[in-house]
Amino acid sequence: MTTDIQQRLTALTEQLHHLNYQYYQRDISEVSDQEFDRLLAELARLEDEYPQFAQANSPTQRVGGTVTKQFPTAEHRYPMLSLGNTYSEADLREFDERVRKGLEGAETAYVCELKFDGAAMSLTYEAGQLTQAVTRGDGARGDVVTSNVRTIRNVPLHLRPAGAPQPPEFEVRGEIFMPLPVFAELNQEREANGEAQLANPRNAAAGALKLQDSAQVAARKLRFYAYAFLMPGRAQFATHSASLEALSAWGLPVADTWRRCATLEQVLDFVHEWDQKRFELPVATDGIVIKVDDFRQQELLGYTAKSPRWAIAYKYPAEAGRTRLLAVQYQVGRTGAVTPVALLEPVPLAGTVVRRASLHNANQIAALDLRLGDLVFVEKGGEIIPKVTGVDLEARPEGSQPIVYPTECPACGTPLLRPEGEAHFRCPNDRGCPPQRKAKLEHFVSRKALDIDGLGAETVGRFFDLGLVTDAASLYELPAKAGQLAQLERMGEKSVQRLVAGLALSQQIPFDRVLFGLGIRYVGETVAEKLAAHYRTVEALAAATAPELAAVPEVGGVIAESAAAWFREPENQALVERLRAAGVQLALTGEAPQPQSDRLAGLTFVLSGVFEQHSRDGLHHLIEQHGGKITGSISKKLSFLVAGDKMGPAKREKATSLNVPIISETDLLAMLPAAGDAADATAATPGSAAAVASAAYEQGALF
Ligand SMILES: NC(=O)c1ccc[n+]([C@@H]2O[C@H](COP(=O)([O-])OP(=O)(O)OC[C@H]3O[C@@H](n4cnc5c(N)ncnc54)[C@H](O)[C@@H]3O)[C@@H](O)[C@H]2O)c1
Ligand SMILES: [Zn+2]
Repeated sequence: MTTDIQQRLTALTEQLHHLNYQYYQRDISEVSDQEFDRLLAELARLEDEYPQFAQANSPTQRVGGTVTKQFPTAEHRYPMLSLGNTYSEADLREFDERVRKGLEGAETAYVCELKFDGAAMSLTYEAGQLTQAVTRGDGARGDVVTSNVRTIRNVPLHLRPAGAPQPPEFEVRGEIFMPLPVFAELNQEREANGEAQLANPRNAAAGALKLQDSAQVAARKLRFYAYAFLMPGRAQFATHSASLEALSAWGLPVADTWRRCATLEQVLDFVHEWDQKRFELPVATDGIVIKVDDFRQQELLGYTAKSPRWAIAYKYPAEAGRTRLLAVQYQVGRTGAVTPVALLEPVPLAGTVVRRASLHNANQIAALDLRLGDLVFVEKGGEIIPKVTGVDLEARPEGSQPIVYPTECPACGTPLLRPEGEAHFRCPNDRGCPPQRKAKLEHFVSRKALDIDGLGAETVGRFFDLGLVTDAASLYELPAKAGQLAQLERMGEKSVQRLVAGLALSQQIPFDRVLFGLGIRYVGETVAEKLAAHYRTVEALAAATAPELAAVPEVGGVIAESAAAWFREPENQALVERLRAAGVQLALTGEAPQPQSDRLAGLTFVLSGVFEQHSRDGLHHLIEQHGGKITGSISKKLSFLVAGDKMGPAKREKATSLNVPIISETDLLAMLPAAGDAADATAATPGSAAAVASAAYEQGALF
């Protein structure tokens, strides 16, 4: 008996630790939030009943997140906790009773706020200026992500001196989130690039905050809503609601959906009111947060190890429905990934009629033991794409057969491959498989690539089906077929003229967008920009080896391998030549950016670890701007290893054993001409900078 319980406790603890790791570290939800909360509640109940088995660092006692290794960390002045949560109104009534009891019957009021689903953020303002942004982390320490947060457009960098007086230093807490339309667009882009889809906007926001390059964070278009004010000592406001009003007046974005409720009945009204209305907002929400309004009462009620006793989150259960699985469709994407999609008998769910649902991949189908004709459960939670979560086994038709995942491409018959570590099967016939060819063409003409006026995805798809075009270069043969095109239904003379003009205009589209348009796996918009800027011509790019490509900022090993392999294929080389003949831009025009100085000429650098004053890419750029070179590996010939925070010990050892000087970011910056004295910069000899640094190194001043 006891061992059974002990085993269950251990199993639950392990499972929850694992789910927390996936969720906070890797931004993956393996189970629904509701399922997670059910498991956590079960563990709490067992620990309550058998306190002798409870562990000090049980998931019930700790905030789920941790700090990451990519950023410096900072301690929270006031711990950043989680919220108790519930899915039932009965629990809300209990919460209200506990509060009243705790306050010995004193009058109390609540503030109800929508629970935006993103990542919690703590902002510090000093003398009206944003000075620090820290993630929740493990509740006690978080990651310092100030430069990333500065890119969020509605986070004020300076406050307005309006409304209540501003304390010299205070903290604002709120949620960073990705607006739904931005999320949808990002996923479309990822699909086009052959990258895995992000499950929901929460994952997307949390993932974006962990990026090292702030410019990339800015491109994710995150937003912020403030929901709490904290200051040292006693707050200058008597109530939470008064502080929210002050935050608004100072220019901080407070969602205007909050409401003060004098009674629990009013709280429940608010909960009901937003049950459906929340789907009209351009932000993912997963519930309502209910807080005691009076700050002094909050203080009296206090905290548990994990959450305040004066607040609770009511979470809306994910909307689920039951419907019949009619068929499974296998879609082949641009990069050959095969995705199964469930075709369903239409069912209304969370404000829309659902006809299709994601089945993710073959594992999922097997795990669910899905069969055609099954009644299946479909859920639509924070995610936009509904998903099949289970099968109603009792209602299973007799004699049903399991779904057999195809072993051959449904479009071209090529045996499917499943690269190790990947969830998706893939059709390797990338040049012959019709849906892949067609999707590549659609990608080439798309808005962010060649943006060919008069040639949308649908038209180009139709041309492909009719055999009028076969690949990107063949598009430029269309003008010669103008007569034939004009005969097509819904085309006509005018549309053909527009198309011909559109093709001519596309010859002006810069090289980076052409490169993106080629649809090389993993070469998205940003990577294409970086590669084009670095190599300037397609010849130089095609001649680069994978390790060389990998040394370009933001181009990792996987991307580099993929790009190098692409340019090695004779067919792709031929395509490039045909595009050149068609007059498409295969080199950047205009002057290459001039180096700012040659201070670092002749010197080579390896950058390692996390840096404080610049991002790694920023430093890379700076070094090149001053004539230095970046390499990937430490060798005897290397001039300097620039060590940031958290550099691995192996690198340090290797550099030391090869007598390569190790310098810090500050030392590196000291080697550069100070801003403004560019004139004298070119006069300085590169040797002098090196001498300064190595002298410092010898004095032991650097490490
Ligand atoms: N599916 C999984 O595998 C998995 C794993 C771990 C956690 N989870 C989910 O995450 C939850 C735990 O996460 P959590 O600790 O971040 O708690 P939480 O998300 O339930 O609540 C706390 C958070 O709510 C946010 N919030 C939004 N609006 C707010 C407002 N107006 N006022 C205050 N806070 C507001 C803040 O970011 C705060 O940190 C679990 O209950 C579970 O649902 C799921
Ligand atoms: Zn195929």
